[in-house]
Amino acid sequence: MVVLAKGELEQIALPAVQKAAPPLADVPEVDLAAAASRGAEGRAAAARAVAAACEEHGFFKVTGHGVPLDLLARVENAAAAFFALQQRDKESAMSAVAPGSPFGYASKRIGSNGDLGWVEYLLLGVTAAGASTGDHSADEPLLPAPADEEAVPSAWRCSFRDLLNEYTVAVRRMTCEVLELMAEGLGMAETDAFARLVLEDDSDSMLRVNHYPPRPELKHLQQLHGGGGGGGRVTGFGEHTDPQIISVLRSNATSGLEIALRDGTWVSVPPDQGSFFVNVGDALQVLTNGRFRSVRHRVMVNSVRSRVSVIFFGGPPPRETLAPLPQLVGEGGRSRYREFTWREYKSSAYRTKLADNRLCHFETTS
Ligand SMILES: O=C(O)CCC(=O)C(=O)O
Ligand SMILES: [Fe+2]
Repeated sequence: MVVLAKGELEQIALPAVQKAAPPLADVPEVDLAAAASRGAEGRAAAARAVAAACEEHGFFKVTGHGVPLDLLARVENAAAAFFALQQRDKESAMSAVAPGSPFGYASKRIGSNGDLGWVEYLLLGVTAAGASTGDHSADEPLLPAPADEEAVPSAWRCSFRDLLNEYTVAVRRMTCEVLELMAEGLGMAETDAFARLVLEDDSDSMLRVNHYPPRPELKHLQQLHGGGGGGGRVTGFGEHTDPQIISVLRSNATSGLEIALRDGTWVSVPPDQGSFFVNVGDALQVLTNGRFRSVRHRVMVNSVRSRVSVIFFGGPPPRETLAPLPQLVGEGGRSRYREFTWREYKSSAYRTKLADNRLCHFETTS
């Protein structure tokens, strides 16, 4: 992990007045296995619960998801092994992708507009076949040859790719089940209205593997700021909403994820390594005419334990036109967003900072 340069810590430290966020007491939860086993009534109840959580928080937990726990553990271990590599070997994962591509390895810098966080990550595009950096054929290792080939044999790099592919395929399948429940919960006849966008061959989906190394000196910083749990809070990933339709997150047992409630209060989400957390993204807020809200969230760094998280972002194809679905606007209702393509949204978002509200450019005024 690269060390922070002078001045960078100040940029990612929260103001000393910010107290630690209290835990969210009742994380809304849906058990997919139970929903499937309880017939039409059970499914309808789960769909209503999902829709209610998306309206209230834009956030909920999924249990009974069917993704094997040993696959989750293998991905977590492989990710930890990747981030434990020499810095130059991790950086060489970046050098194989096209210049200007967001894919590959990066540390501290989030996006292209100066946002910093105490995080390093691997960002991968997702194709119909699984995860890739966009430049690799199915037979090549996902990660390119490191400076020291001996240290990271190509067989290891190949198996990391296979693992992330297997994970992506399983998580995308479960994501689509969740998207169908959302559509059912909204009372839509076309229950694949959201899932079909994520299943298109050219859907703009991604996989991000994040690593937040611990910062033991945080305790010391807190004392410097006079204690009280405020000073010395360092941002791993600054506050933002996710742009896509849906994000499905799984982390190790380390806390750090926080979400903003409707009134703007920040609460922390107790980690649960056997479950997934779902975020409503900006695109789904648009499709539902604002009925579902894209949740503002951030990650704070832990002083003692490293956090590893893997997030699948399900997005629509670049050519897809997004607008509130007519059945959700209702006859005579007002469409809160104008029509735009996903490509248009992305190029507008490209010019923004992480914390910006990217949807305001697409809101209708009357
Ligand atoms: O790493 C996490 O737990 C969440 C990070 C996040 O919000 C993101 O990558 O969009
Ligand atoms: Fe996010």
